[in-house]
Amino acid sequence: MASGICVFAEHWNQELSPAFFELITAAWELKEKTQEPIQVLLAAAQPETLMTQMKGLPIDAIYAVKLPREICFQEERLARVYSEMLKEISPSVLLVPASDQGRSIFPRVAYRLGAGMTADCTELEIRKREDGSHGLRQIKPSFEANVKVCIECKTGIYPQIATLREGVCEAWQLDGKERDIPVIWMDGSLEEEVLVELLEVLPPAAEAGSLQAADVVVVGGRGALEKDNFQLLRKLAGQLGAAVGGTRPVMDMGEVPFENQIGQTGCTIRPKICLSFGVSGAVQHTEGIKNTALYIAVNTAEDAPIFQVADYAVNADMRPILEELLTLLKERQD
Ligand SMILES: Cc1cc2nc3c(=O)[nH]c(=O)nc-3n(C[C@H](O)[C@H](O)[C@H](O)COP(=O)(O)OP(=O)(O)OC[C@H]3O[C@@H](n4cnc5c(N)ncnc54)[C@H](O)[C@@H]3O)c2cc1C
Repeated sequence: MASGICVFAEHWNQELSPAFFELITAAWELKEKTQEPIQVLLAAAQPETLMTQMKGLPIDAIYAVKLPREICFQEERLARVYSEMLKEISPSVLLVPASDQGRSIFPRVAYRLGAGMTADCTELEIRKREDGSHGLRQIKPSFEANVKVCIECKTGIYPQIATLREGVCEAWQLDGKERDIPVIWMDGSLEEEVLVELLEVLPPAAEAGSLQAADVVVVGGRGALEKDNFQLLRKLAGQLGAAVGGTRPVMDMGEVPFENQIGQTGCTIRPKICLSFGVSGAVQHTEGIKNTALYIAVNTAEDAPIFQVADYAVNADMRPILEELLTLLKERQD
């Protein structure tokens, strides 16, 4: 019978993606319930470099393929490699980040394996089935985030593939334990025709993607697009050493890059403190902030839905608040 919780080792430019370390936490939580081993699915031109980055993680085995060269933007070919590997590994669960790579490669893998896949999960649970096997309950927001649906593959369909939204789990915290991780080398031969050649890797825009690791996040909503309020908000974030995020309308207006849009179709954040200005609190947005430890919302509308989820609700115009906060911070600096 299929067994094991397999984690896709997503990597880019010789670095494991931060999402991989979050998936390890998710896999560990599942392992505590099923006692199945944590396996890693790795295919790269230099897998050894990536394996060194896995040191100390609670992994039971790495299944690795050394590719003749790095294959980028060729999802069909990568899907073929991973499908062949998975046929041999035969895990019961496969966890994949809900990233561009994950979203593009793994539906193809699921199709090749005749398996089921749920995209964009925000929670995972285990249900013990009558035949003793473990069903993966894959929970995700649906119908514009107005309902949560729980999807489970039919008994006997493996692997149960779930892409997990970045930020819904904390990255695995190294506990200082030495772990010897066995490596199982597999064959990953490909036809040699080069379809896409990577010429250069450009750095992302300065602000892009700064939210995921930030302890403090300042979020602007459509209400902050008036006058130069967003500039003040950015200034405040600078003084606090915070990252700047936005709602979808703010991203649509080009005030923040797509990577910094928070919510159902953007990213999930888990900062210690989040300050929002002019955010109404639509469910599609709040889906991305529910892991925030302390949330402070400023909004002029007394009945703004954001106040239902905020720890502190400031019912006021943002401008004097922003100005006052900036003055206070300046006084502290002087
Ligand atoms: C399928 C789908 C997916 C979506 N995905 C996302 C997503 O990922 N992320 C996302 O954010 N949205 C998403 N949306 C859009 C979402 O439904 C809301 O429309 C959006 O979040 C509203 O953004 P907002 O709060 O900035 O703007 P608004 O709803 O227009 O709210 C502006 C708020 O600012 C307040 N305000 C105005 N002036 C001031 C002032 N001077 N001081 C203080 N407060 C002020 C107002 O009272 C109001 O509450 C999605 C929608 C759909 C249908």
